[in-house]
Amino acid sequence: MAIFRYVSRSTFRANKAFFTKTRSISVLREQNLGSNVGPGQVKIVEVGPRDGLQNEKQQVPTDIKISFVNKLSKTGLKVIEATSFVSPKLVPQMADCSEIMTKITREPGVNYPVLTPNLKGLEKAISVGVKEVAIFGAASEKFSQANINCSIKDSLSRFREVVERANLAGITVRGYVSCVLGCPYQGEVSPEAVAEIAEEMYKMGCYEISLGDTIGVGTPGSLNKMLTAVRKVVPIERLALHCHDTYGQALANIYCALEHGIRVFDSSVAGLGGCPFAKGATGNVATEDVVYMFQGMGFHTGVNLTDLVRVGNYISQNLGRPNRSKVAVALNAKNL
Ligand SMILES: CC(C)(COP(=O)([O-])OP(=O)([O-])OC[C@H]1O[C@@H](n2cnc3c(N)ncnc32)[C@H](O)[C@@H]1OP(=O)([O-])[O-])[C@@H](O)C(=O)NCCC(=O)NCCSC(=O)C[C@@](C)(O)CC(=O)[O-]
Repeated sequence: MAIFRYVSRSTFRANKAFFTKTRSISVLREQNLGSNVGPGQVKIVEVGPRDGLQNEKQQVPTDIKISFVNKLSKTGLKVIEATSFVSPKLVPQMADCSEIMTKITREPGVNYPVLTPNLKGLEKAISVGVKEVAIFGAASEKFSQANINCSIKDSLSRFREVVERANLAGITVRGYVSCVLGCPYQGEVSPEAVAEIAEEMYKMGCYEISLGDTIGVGTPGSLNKMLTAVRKVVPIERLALHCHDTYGQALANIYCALEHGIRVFDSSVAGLGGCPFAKGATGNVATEDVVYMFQGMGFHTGVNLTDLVRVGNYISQNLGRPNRSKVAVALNAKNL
């Protein structure tokens, strides 16, 4: 009972209503959610080589990054966000983006998207044969300024140019919305603000909108409100969730999103990550933990968990730190 002292009555009521609505896991799993992902399946977008490494203070050698992507490619993951074509002055870790895209071994059936904030980034990405790019905006004005040096309105004009040019080149575009559950500069972000930019990005031609809890502050309570607003304007099968695990809420949030019908989730092997423009934000939810949960629920991920843990160990050793995935720690203790 002691725990209830720390939970406000309204939060408790919202959570109770939410969990009373919860369908059984088997019904959840068999839902057919349109063209993106088949029934019983989830799509994992591995963002370790990009989101995971972009905040590393020490420059990670390019050959280690290439080997990291190549090893991930052998685990069964079908989407690996490989790097970003952003300003090397602002994010020096991603300065080797062209070399990475030229030298990785692209496995058939694996997609290697990259971030491109503007036409300059897109043209560079096209020149090295990229097939999918992502534009990244924010639901918070202050974060937009800090991250991409322009207002939300101006970012949307830039993104439109990127989408049009990408379409001409036969390149698909994913859209990120950051700060969907809170902003490091302005605090609260309204669900309506998230819905507005998500709708704009969807309408301009992004095939999928990834909703980013950039600083990992969300809970199933706040996520539920935000998704209820966003799904009114973007079809649920076109939404993805991108969780950072700063407050340890990521798996609970992913479960909540599954309940809403989302089947695409971004994560980072070994829980790598953080954003250079979001102080205090820790890593993405660990891919190993996500895969373990999905497998336990009977979802098909296509990923070999043992191989994945080995890749997480590989990159963690190269970064000189322990693997941050709880599942990896548990499996490593059994001498995997
Ligand atoms: C967006 C810009 C480029 C605007 O930057 P800007 O300063 O407004 O751009 P500019 O057009 O005025 O150009 C200034 C200089 O940057 C160069 N430049 C301009 N564009 C490029 C480019 N594409 N690639 C390489 N160089 C570029 C350009 O050539 C020029 O060089 P100079 O003449 O000074 O030598 C800049 O602010 C930037 O790169 N920001 C970095 C953003 C970033 O990487 N953030 C982290 C990723 S987002 C994230 O982590 C959140 C996410 C996606 O994971 C989801 C979540 O967790 O919520």
